[in-house]
Formats: sequence, structure tokens, C-alpha cells
Amino acid sequence: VNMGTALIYDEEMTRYKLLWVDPACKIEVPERLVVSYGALVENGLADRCVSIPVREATDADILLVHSEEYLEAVKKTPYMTLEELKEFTLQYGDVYFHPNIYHCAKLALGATLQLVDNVMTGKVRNGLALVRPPGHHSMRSAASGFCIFNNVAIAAQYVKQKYGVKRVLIVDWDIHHGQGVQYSFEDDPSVLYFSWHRYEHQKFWPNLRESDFDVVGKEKGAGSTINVPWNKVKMQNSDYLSIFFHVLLPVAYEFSPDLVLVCAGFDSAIGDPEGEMCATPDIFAHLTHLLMNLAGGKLCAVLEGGYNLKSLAQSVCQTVHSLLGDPAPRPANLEGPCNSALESLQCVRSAHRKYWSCLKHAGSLKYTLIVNVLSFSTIRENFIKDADDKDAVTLSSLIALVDKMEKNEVVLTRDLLYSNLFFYISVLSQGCSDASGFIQAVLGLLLPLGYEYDPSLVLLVQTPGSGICDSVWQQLTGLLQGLAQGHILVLMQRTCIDPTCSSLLGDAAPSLGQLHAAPPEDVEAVENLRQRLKADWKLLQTTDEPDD
Ligand SMILES: NCCCNCCCCCC(O)(O)C(F)(F)F
Ligand SMILES: [Zn+2]
Repeated sequence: VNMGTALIYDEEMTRYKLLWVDPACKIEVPERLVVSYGALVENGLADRCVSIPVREATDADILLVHSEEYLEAVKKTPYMTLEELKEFTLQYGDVYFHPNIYHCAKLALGATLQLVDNVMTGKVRNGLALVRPPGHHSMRSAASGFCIFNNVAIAAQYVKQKYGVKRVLIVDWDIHHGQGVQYSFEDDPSVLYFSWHRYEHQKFWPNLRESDFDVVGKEKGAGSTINVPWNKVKMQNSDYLSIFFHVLLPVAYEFSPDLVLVCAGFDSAIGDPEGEMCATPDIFAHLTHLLMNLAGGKLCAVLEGGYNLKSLAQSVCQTVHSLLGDPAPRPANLEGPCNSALESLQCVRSAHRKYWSCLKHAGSLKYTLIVNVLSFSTIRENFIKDADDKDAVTLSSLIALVDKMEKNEVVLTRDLLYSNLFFYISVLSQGCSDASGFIQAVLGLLLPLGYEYDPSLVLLVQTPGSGICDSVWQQLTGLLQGLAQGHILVLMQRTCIDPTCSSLLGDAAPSLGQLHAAPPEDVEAVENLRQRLKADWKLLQTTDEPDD
């Protein structure tokens, strides 16, 4: 059942701004919140959300991450003169203070904690906190990069303490590295921190060596920090999706979090002066959708950066559309990842290979994934019978058709062809013993293919004896709804009605639990398939090597 999407916003957080000249900080303006919230109202999205009031964070909340001396120092800022504020600011980097910023920082943190409380207690399924000041750069005893208190890092500590949450996934899609979050959890295996960020071989702010792909966490936390550096600008949608399919999602499914927190910065969108990337706002609908089947759908997005007011507002709307369960727009004309992205992808996968079994191999296999991509030309050459075939497409004819497809005696009627190009995958399985193999094959092979093929219809057939258990089936049905604007037709030859219907109705699939490694000998089939197909399907690439 879908308990709805929370939206947490208070205009008090617009009431602070830069009071002196500082080129580094002038982009962080109150209008960022005004246009974001305004766009949600204009698009009728705010009304569809559950409005939750903010609260002021308490000292105890703040001290979950920050030191007493830092909190005491910040507490003095409301009473400072302009000169004293300037002086106080000098000790930190790329941040500014204002008489009202401490109040707003408590509201931003309070809004974040209200969101996680409502999600953890089941009042809502997911939600977005529209806040400023942002949080992911602030450290235990220092403000940094427009951030005062680390909203998301505190939220992770807060849910562990208050709800006994075992595993928290933090996805930081802001274009800057949230070093404050990384420092908070580098030795903590219960919090998996994933961040991509503009890096340009350490030439981009915050210019840290520890933002690179080989920094993976310390001691028990080794493997629980994933840094994806972008060493070039102009990254596109396919670069972002490649990282999701071949790094974040496989690891996230293996980690199996109880809660997903998103450092939702939108400076990674096209037009942003900081990011200088080329990914379009609708990509955030897909990024959000792809995370929504984790943790039983418990996802809390918290605004971080985003400085181009137009793409910020559009990206916020795309994110909320997905949180509400609206189908994502079709991922138009995806090409493969660029070489620089492939290099980063390969470096991150090899740096983490020893920590995550899904990266040891493409994902184990109890399932033979036969991918027949029947493009129009192939069908025309091989399968179309005499031209006067005019019968309308009916469900029964579709079922009959699938039967024939199963037996490879494909007969496709002309009008069926004209309505949809077919992307036909038959997933045969030898039992549901390990969901991990299936999910890894779905994430590393099926989804990249599907996104690149960009079908107008997804036909999902459960063949008899497929043995795919309900929760895995629901994950598959949920994930595939990111394609074809959610136009998915499920043909079931086995009673799997309830889980399928709940997934088609937009419910999040139940968590699969932590995925263990599967026997490596099963992996060749997926690898061979990927090798064979990646020449034509660029999103399958994970390295620029001929055989990765
Ligand atoms: N050309 C101006 C240089 C600005 N250098 C500092 C950038 C800070 C980025 C902050 C952020 O976007 O990561 C946050 F999410 F925290 F708001
Ligand atoms: Zn940022």
C-alpha cells in the first residue's frame, strides 16, 4: 500500500543570504528554495504530497555528528555584528554566516529528521525535504561549502540510534563530494556512502585526495565508501545511468539497506554553473525510480546543491513525480558512456571488487538469459508472413504470439509491429535458489539493454516453471516500469497475481535481504552474453577494454 510522499518545506529557510561580496558564495541564494517549491505548487505536485511541518533540531540532534565547541561557536552567530560574522566566516572555506543562518540550519536539520521520522514510522512511504543551508560538506567541527550542520549524516546516526536501523544507504548525486558525510562514516560498515562528483584529477573543489575512487573506507568500514570521480565535464544521462547499473545498484542490492537517504543536489544537472554537466532534469526521475525498490521503498531525499534556478526547479519536479509513483519519461536517445566515464567506472569496480561479490562477477547465474532483440528489420526479414495479415492485436493473440516466440516460431502480425518494436527477453530460470544471480543479471544486463533500446512497450512474460519467486518477480516488475513510461504488459502463466498487481499499482517491492555471492561458475553465461552484445549495446560496457 502506498502511504504517500512527504514534502517538507518552510519559507523561514529562505530568510538568510550573503551580506558581503564573496564570489565563491554568491550562487547560494534564497531563490533556490523559492523556485523549487514554487515549481512543485505550479505543477500540482505539492498538493499531491503529504505536507509535514518542519521542527527545530535540538542540541542532541546536532551533537550526533558535530562537536560541542563547534555548536557553541555557531550559537553565538545570531548576536554577531556584520564584521564579527565576516571574521567568524574566515576560519572556514567557501561558506558564509548570517544572523539567521543558525536558526535556518536548525530548521533544515529538523526538516530532515521530520522526514525520516515519518518514513520510519510508516506515516509516508518516501519524501523530499526542501532545505537550505545544505549539509553534506559540513564536518564535526567545521562549516564548509555553504553547509553548517550535516543534515544527512545526522539523519543516518539518528535512525540508527532511534530505530535500531542496521544498514543505511546514502546516495549523494550532488556534483560535489560530500566529504563531511564520508568522514562521518569512513570506519562504519552500517552506513554505505556513495558519491559521484566533479573531480578533474583533484583540480575541482574541494580538491581532496580522499575524493578519489581508491578511497574506500577504513578498518571495518572498508568497502562502505564508494567515490566516483568525474574527471571531465559534460557528463550525460548515459554516464549517470551506467554508474547506477554497473556500480551503485548491484552493490546497493547486495547491501540491502533498511533505509535510503539521498543527498539530492541538482548541480549535477545541465545548465548548472558549478557542475557544467549535460544530464537532463528527467534523469532524476530515473535515478529516484531505480532507488525506490530498495529498503521496501523507504527513501528520504534531502536537497543539497543546485544553482541554475531553471534546471533546479525542473529536476526537483522530476524527483517528486517519481516519489509519487508517476512513470518516468522515456530515456530518449541514450548512447554509451564516454571514455572518461568508462575509465572511472572501471577504476571504481576494481577498487571495490574485493568488498562486493556482485563486482567479482557480473552477478551469478541460475538463470539463462536469452536475449532476442527483435528489431523491426530482423522481424521483417525473417518473420513477417504474407502482407495481408490484418488481424487486430488482442491479448489472446499476444499470448499465442508469446507461445510461438517461446518456440521460436515467431509470427508477428504487421499491426503488432507498427504499434511497438519488440524487446523480447525470455528469462528462463532453474529455480529461485539465489535471487542474487537474477537481480545482478537484471541490473547489469537487462536494464542497460532496456534503457538503451527504449521500447514503447514492455511485455513481461512469466513462463511456466520459471521458478522466479514473488519478491524477485516484484523487483523485476518494479524496475522495468522505468521503461516505456511504465507501459508494461505482464502475461502470467502462473498465479503470481497479487505481488504483480501490487507492483504494477506502484507499491515498492519487498527487500530481498542481503544478497550473498553465488557460485562463480555460473557467471560465464552473463559475461559471454554481455561481451557478445556490448558491441551493439554501449550501455553494457563497463570498461574500454575489448574484454573486461
Ligand atoms: N565557483 C564558486 C566556487 C564554489 N565552491 C564551493 C561550492 C560549494 C558547493 C555546495 C554544494 O552544492 O555541494 C551543496 F550541496 F553543499 F550545497
Ligand atoms: Zn553541490
